[in-house]
Amino acid sequence: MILSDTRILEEIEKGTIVISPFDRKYLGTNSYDVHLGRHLATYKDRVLDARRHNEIEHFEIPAEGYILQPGTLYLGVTEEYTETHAHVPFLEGKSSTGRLGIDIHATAGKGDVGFCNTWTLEISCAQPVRVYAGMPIGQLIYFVVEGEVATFYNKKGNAKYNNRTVKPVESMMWRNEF
Ligand SMILES: Nc1ccn([C@H]2C[C@H](O)[C@@H](COP(=O)(O)OP(=O)(O)OP(=O)(O)O)O2)c(=O)n1
Repeated sequence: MILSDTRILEEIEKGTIVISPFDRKYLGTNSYDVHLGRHLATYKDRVLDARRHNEIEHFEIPAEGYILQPGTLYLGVTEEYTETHAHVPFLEGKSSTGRLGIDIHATAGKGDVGFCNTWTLEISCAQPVRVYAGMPIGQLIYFVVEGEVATFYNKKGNAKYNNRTVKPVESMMWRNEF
């Protein structure tokens, strides 16, 4: 089950969903539109290594926008800081961004109950496209969770992506043991 607009508002009232900044006009029928933050990042090395800590370089999107190029993975970030304490948040693209050939996540759209942070976007594009800070980039939807949650993401000792940040965060795969 996905929360409707009125249910999302009720959860915000209760504090079990936090979206900051929040503007009622970005609430859809059963989703909330999130926006591209001004910080982008790219990996320093062209060849990434899943066992290593691959470092990134941050930069800001200028007022005139920034042209994304195919063949490069950009890490972006939502303007919105979110907390979801009782539901499973999912980050989805928007049809309008998809129609510009922009993907905002690479296989990872699911969030966890207890996730408290901005969302890192794994951005790629089909052809060069100019993007702007503050543009609508995706939408959050909220699923009802079935059963008790034993370990909330923000209580999990090894949660990799719960340290509050306004900049995108690189892959922490290196912290997995494999
Ligand atoms: N595009 C995305 C997808 C998810 N997240 C956030 C919300 C999730 O609650 C958190 C962790 O996502 P995963 O569980 O998919 O990531 P990992 O399993 O790699 O990390 P961990 O070991 O911390 O669970 O990252 C994000 O910022 N951007």
